[in-house]
Formats: sequence, C-alpha cells, structure tokens
Amino acid sequence: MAKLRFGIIVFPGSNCDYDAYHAINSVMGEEAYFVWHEDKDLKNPDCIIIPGGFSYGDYLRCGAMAKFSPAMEETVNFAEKGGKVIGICNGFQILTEANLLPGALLRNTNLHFICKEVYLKCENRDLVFTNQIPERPIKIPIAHAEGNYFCDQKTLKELKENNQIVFRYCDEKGNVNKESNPNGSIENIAGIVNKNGNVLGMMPHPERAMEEILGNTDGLYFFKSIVNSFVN
Ligand SMILES: NC(=O)CC[C@H](N)C(=O)O
Repeated sequence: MAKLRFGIIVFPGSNCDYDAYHAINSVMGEEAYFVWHEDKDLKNPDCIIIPGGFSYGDYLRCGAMAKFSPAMEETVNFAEKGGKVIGICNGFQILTEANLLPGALLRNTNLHFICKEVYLKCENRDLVFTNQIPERPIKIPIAHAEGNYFCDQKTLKELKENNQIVFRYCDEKGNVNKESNPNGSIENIAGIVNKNGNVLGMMPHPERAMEEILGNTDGLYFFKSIVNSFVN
C-alpha cells in the first residue's frame, strides 16, 4: 500500500515540526513533508498536522496571526471537505483562532509555562484519531503557557452532547479532578474534535512520546489510530 501523506505546516516560530516529521517518517514509516505557511498548495495530503511552537512569536495571542496564512486558508478548505486535520499545542490554538474548533486557550491559571508528563483519559475512542487508544490513562507530555481551555456553557453543552470531548487530564488511576488539572482547563479538557470528527485539537504532544529511548511510547497509540483508520 502507498504510504500515507502527512503535510506538516511550518510557520515562523514552529518548533515541533521536526518532532512530528520524525514521528511520521522514522517511527510510523509513513510519508511526512513540510508545507511552508506561505504556500497555498498543500500537496495532496491524507492528513494535515499543525505542529506545536510559537507561531509568529505568539504575538497578539497564540495562533492569532497564523490563521491568516495562505496555508491555513487552504487547511480550512481541506477540513471543510472532510480532510483530516490535527492541531497539537500551538496547532490547537491556531485551530480555535481559525474557527475550525470552538473555544479558546487561555493563560495557564498559575501563569507559568508548564512542561511535564500528564495522564489523559480518552473519552471518545470511536474517532479516526483515537481508535487504537487503550481504556487505561495514557501518559503524554505537555509544554505550554496557554493551555487553559475555555468555552461558554452553551458550547460546553454542545461538546458533551456531540461526544466532542476527546481527552481530559486525569491522574495515573484515571481520576479527573482539580488535582489532575495542570492548567485550569474547563472540566479538565485537554483535546476536542469538531462535530464531523475530522478536525482534532489537543494541547499534549503525542509526537514527543513515540520511542523507548524517550522513556514513553504512549503517543504511538494516537498515530497508530490514524494509520489504522486509513487501512480499514
Ligand atoms: N509547545 C507549544 O506548542 C507551545 C504553545 C504556545 N506557544 C504556548 O506556550 O502556550
């Protein structure tokens, strides 16, 4: 079977683009390639990844300037036609700014940049992004200053009704509570999907947990889910 094509959008200030590239190419054995933010041509992807980092230096707000890039305009068109789009960390922030996902990412409640491993409970394992994720909590790193997910009560209700809450921060045993919430996110939300199930945003970084040498391979479940959804 031909390799799956993952287009990774690169903005000035992206810094997880090579991590995503390595995860797709070297670990998953699929094809990753970069799309410069000024390019309008996404080069026929199976999936677009908007990687983590500090696009445009996080000026104005995280993701606020990136949404105007030609590559983002095309990503919106791609998503509207059902194309699969993943936003990780700064990518999640960009997807909310581009209105592909509801809500916003605010400053962490402690006002610090937080870099550590957290546990996630996957609440919807029927998605193209999650079908291989186990029931047990998975351990994935976070690294952000603005990961505090917020939305109004009406949106929260809709997210719940449509099963759009994909990941919640929890502890090792799967308890979702104030203690297991690293950044103040509403109801411990760490990742959501759009109504159609083809656009996912998450603050944690699965691409940083792909190999034994890194001490954590739980990110593999995430990428294996996507590959699996194309094969089956
Ligand atoms: N790792 C990242 O993508 C960082 C995201 C963002 N710039 C923040 O600090 O919140």
